[in-house]
Amino acid sequence: MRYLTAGESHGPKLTAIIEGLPSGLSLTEEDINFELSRRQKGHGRGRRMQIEKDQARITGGVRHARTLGSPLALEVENKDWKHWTKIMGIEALEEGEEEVKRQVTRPRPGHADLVGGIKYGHRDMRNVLERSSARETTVRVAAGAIAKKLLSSLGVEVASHVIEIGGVKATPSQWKNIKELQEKTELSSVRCFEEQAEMEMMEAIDLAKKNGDSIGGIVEVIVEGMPAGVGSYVHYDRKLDAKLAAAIMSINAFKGVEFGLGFEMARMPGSTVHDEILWEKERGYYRDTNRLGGFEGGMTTGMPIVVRGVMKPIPTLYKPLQSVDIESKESFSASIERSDSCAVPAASVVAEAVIAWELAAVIMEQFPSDRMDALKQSIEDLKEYTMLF
Ligand SMILES: Cc1cc2nc3c(=O)[nH]c(=O)nc-3n(C[C@H](O)[C@H](O)[C@H](O)COP(=O)(O)O)c2cc1C
Ligand SMILES: C=C(O[C@@H]1CC(C(=O)O)=C[C@@H](OP(=O)(O)O)[C@H]1O)C(=O)O
Repeated sequence: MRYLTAGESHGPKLTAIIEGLPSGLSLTEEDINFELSRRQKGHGRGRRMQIEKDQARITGGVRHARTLGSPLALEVENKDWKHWTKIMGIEALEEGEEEVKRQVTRPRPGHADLVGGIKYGHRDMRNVLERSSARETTVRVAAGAIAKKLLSSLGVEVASHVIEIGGVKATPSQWKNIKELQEKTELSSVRCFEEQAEMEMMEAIDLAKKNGDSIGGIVEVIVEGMPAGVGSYVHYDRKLDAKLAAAIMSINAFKGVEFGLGFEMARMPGSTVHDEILWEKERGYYRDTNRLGGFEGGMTTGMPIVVRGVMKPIPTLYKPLQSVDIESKESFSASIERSDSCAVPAASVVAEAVIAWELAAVIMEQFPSDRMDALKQSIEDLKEYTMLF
């Protein structure tokens, strides 16, 4: 499976084309819209999220709420487009209309502006920021919603929560099961499981905003129900943990990834890191611990996948850092675009989506199936084989 996306942040719409889905997967626009609305929530977002009401329109690949096996096309409108029609239009400007472009010539440190401008020769760095903007994560979440639907029909569930914002940490592993985690985080303004930490995180966001600053944090994605043996140890580019790490790193502003105990492992002896192997007739192989976060040798172990990603603070600052105007080469404060002060809660929904996509894609690669019923059978067979091994 693969997908491509197109569209600028303030252009008319975002588009995704998804290829390689099996036929017979039950899917509606509501399934996608549910995930899109989750991505829009979260304390710390800027005014843009009050303008947008992200809704997917499926324009190919689905009939009567079932996938056809043909490419799936979908679009999400930018409601903000109506304020940007002239600035972002594709038609040539008439003479003397240059100022309409809202040119960006003072690149923001930490954003793609300067390097993107150099790379594509854009002296108006609006041409860069329009596409480097995390607005694009809308359609990545739409693709992820479809992947989640596929996984769910195979008994695989994906959830996420925010475990740190601006130095405020939540207590790890408070939740008992993935359903409880899903339900409680949906009610939280920062997608955090713990109420005390949630309040402190909101205060930290408000303070950063008041100071014209921004803050980042850590999100954790949990996946339950993946059968053992998905991925491979035989070649570097088939290691599934590596693919998941790349997926997390592909989210705007993400700077690091860890699995299970993660970086903490550097400080621990092997005897307290590896997960002992146990066996019971009714359960097959299992572990009492999951310190490695569900992976051995680039393959799923059958234990929950636990992956975390760190998001840096948002680069646009209302109290901007020093930059250079690329026309005059004089020192100036960086441009200020309307901005979020913290988008970690939204990013945790994006993290779920990109992880779901990679898992669905590797399942389709390892168990090629044109039909959903055949795919379900392959996964059942794998589970049965693993029990008997
Ligand atoms: C959900 C989400 C919302 C974001 N909102 C903003 C924003 O409002 N302002 C901003 O400057 N950066 C925002 N970012 C981060 C930038 O998109 C990102 O820093 C930029 O594309 C440069 O990429 P890099 O940080 O990965 O190097 C957001 C990121 C995510 C995931
Ligand atoms: C539009 C979204 O996020 C945007 C991501 C973003 C950036 O630079 O990444 C900058 C802001 O754009 P704007 O200036 O239009 O408000 C965010 O609002 C979204 O998440 O849907």
